[in-house]
Amino acid sequence: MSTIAAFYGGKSILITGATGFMGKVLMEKLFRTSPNLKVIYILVRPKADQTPQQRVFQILNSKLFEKVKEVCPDVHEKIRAISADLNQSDFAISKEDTQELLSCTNIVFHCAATVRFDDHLRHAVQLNVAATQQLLLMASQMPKLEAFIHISTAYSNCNLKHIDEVIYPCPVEPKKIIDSMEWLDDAVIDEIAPKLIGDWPNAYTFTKALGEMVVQQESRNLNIAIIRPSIVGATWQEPFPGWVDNLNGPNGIIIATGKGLLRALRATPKDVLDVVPVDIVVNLTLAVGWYMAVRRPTSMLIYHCTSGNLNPCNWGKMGPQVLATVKKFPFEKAFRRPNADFTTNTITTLYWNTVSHRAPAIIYDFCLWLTGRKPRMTKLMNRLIRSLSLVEYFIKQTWEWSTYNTEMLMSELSPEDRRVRTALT
Ligand SMILES: CCCCCCCCCCCCCCCCCCCCCCCCCCCC(=O)SCCNC(=O)CCNC(=O)[C@H](O)C(C)(C)COP(=O)(O)OP(=O)(O)OC[C@H]1O[C@@H](n2cnc3c(N)ncnc32)[C@H](O)[C@@H]1OP(=O)(O)O
Ligand SMILES: NC(=O)C1=CN([C@@H]2O[C@H](COP(=O)(O)OP(=O)(O)OC[C@H]3O[C@@H](n4cnc5c(N)ncnc54)[C@H](OP(=O)(O)O)[C@@H]3O)[C@@H](O)[C@H]2O)C=CC1
Repeated sequence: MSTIAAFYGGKSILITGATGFMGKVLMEKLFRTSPNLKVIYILVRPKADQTPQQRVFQILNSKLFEKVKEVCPDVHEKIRAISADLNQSDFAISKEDTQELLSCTNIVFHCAATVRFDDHLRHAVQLNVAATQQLLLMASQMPKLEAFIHISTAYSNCNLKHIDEVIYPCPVEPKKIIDSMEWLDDAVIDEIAPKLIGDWPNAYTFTKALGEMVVQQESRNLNIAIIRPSIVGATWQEPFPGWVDNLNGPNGIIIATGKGLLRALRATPKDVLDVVPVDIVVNLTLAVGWYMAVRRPTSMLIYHCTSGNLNPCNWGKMGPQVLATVKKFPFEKAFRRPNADFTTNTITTLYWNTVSHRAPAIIYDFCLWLTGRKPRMTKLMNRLIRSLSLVEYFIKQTWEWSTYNTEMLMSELSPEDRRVRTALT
């Protein structure tokens, strides 16, 4: 058995963001490989008229958890959905649940965040900074806590070209930002946000950087590690290839290509695109939790989960591969047959956006209208073009991330664990 999997046996684990893309894969891996774990606490908010319990039931009965039901038949008894809202200062957790979390938790995985690039700064600060601060305060009151693992992003310092596995100071003190968000109204925040965000591209990356500073400032005597994944894509191997449940990151672009919506993408074929499969990120996350709890490093460690310097893939390789795949395995109800190419400057991008994206959508909607059906393609195409404009910053440039700590950790693993967890090399 894997040393890492054995470590999580008997453990009480708290996961925030467990209903999200990464959180679900983390939870699935834990139940499938460490079925003798004691309990996984997950902080879940009510959503879309579903109670937390109903949401958990839906997740456990999804395809992602099919293998878990075979190896951990009592999974329903081992998962504790705690009603919580990280937008509230006390997370809106009951006193009883808080007491149980504080007295029982051995490992914390903090995945919850708002990952929208166009989120209001107030909301992004509340979730990505203040909630992290609140969770660290809770963790400092957990007598059995062995490790606290914070999930950040490799793009928290995307205003730099070369990024090491260290915390970089932000130009703004996180506590001052948190305090000011509590009394400034939205109009004033909108006015000052560009100045506060500075040379970060959006509120998401800026508040993830602030969140890392909060982790450093509020670490107290906690045993903490930060993991910085780059662009996280669908599963590579576990529990099965190709699982994804959202349109974020690469997923929306690949699906839009397959549906024949996307015909032109501004990218330079020789540029490296740093994408990592979500199961690789989760494997590293579990390895870090084990390492921090067992080896107890003397200081907080940062781990880059990036592929660019270990197993680089550029657009010139990724693009044709994606295109060939969506042609070989066509999507249902596609708008057009998949076909796409790169554009390399603003003029050709504008041209192809007009000729290959906007115009066909308008014509299609006109036909829908003529036949008495509701036009919808123009709205969808505008959403896609807006999504592309928001991710353009991350596509049109490249970064270098050092991976010394990650490679050092891999060298500490048993042969069995290394086989599973080092697909990046
Ligand atoms: C021989 C030559 C061959 C050449 C071949 C060339 C081929 C080129 C094409 C091939 C493509 C290859 C692709 C390979 C991989 C691509 C990689 C792309 C990289 C992307 C960069 C991401 C950078 C991420 C860096 C940071 C990483 C992180 O740390 S967090 C990452 C996660 N965060 C995000 O990704 C956030 C981005 N998303 C958002 O911020 C929001 O979603 C949005 C603001 C972009 C959109 O918000 P909006 O309110 O409009 O939409 P939303 O609320 O999300 O959804 C509402 C409805 O809209 C639909 N929707 C959303 N997105 C899309 C979309 N992209 N396409 C279509 N439809 C979309 C969504 O389904 C909702 O619909 P309804 O529910 O029905 O309303
Ligand atoms: N996806 C990616 O490409 C990358 C992601 N990351 C990081 O990984 C982590 C997970 O990202 P990902 O899984 O993609 O994000 P998702 O958006 O899929 O999941 C976010 C999670 O946070 C929860 N959450 C959001 N707001 C609240 C709230 N107010 N109260 C309680 N829970 C809340 C969501 O719950 P709910 O289901 O109720 O909305 C969800 O479980 C984030 O920290 C992100 O920064 C880092 C690099 C790349």
